[in-house]
Amino acid sequence: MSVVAPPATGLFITFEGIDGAGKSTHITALADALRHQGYAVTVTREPGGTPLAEELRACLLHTGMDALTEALLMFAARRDHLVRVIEPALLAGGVVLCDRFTDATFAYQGHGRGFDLGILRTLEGWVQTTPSGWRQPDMTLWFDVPPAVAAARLAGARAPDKFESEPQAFFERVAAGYAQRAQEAPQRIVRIDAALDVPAVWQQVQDACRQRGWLP
Ligand SMILES: Nc1ncnc2c1ncn2[C@@H]1O[C@H](COP(=O)(O)OP(=O)(O)OP(=O)(O)O)[C@@H](O)[C@H]1O
Ligand SMILES: Cc1cn([C@H]2C[C@H](O)[C@@H](COP(=O)(O)O)O2)c(=O)[nH]c1=O
Repeated sequence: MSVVAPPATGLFITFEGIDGAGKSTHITALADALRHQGYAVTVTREPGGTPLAEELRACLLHTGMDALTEALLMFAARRDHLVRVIEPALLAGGVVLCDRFTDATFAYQGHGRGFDLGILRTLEGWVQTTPSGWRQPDMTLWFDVPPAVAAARLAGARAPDKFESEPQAFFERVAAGYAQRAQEAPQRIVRIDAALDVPAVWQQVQDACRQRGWLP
């Protein structure tokens, strides 16, 4: 299949899944493959991606706080990231690969913490409205993996942060939250069977891009 140029408004691809699902591994691989095709690729992450959002990330990952505070800080970091990094890159016609976005807030704060989904929807509407309109990812790759498998991958790899220290039941709820988001947006969210080995997962990532004409 021939490769189509990204739309003039760029291409926004997000990576989602519980901690240890394999997102970072495949963002790097996809960035390399897309650059090889001549795309201008920005790789970024949430929470984070700007100096302010990285400061908020440090608080979010290491300081205890109530669920509303956590949700507001996630969206504050996202707004700064969206207007300073994501929108400019997309408006310049580039590809943005982002490790997590708003689906993570629904999964972690909404389903993991049990925070009000209606309030999250309101915040999503505010934060993702920019001068050029409503911004949503063009495609979201959801790395679906059983929490026990993800935990085994992360075991001993690094000191766990606040979220990674949560019990398996928390990640079961987060995983169910991702499944619900995928059901609500089947055109946008592509399920990747992330329990398979790295080559098999990479194959699924490439297939999703090929089906959209973004990779040959
Ligand atoms: N399909 C896979 N099979 C086995 N191990 C994997 C697979 N994908 C990634 N890993 C390994 O699992 C660990 C976690 O992977 P990675 O950092 O890509 O996950 P992540 O989803 O980005 O995690 P986090 O959200 O916690 O940053 C790494 O050691 C990585 O090498
Ligand atoms: C965007 C976002 C993230 N989180 C959580 C999920 C992860 O545990 C950490 C980020 O760490 P990573 O190693 O970069 O994956 O933050 C969240 O709870 N809500 C969010 O919106």
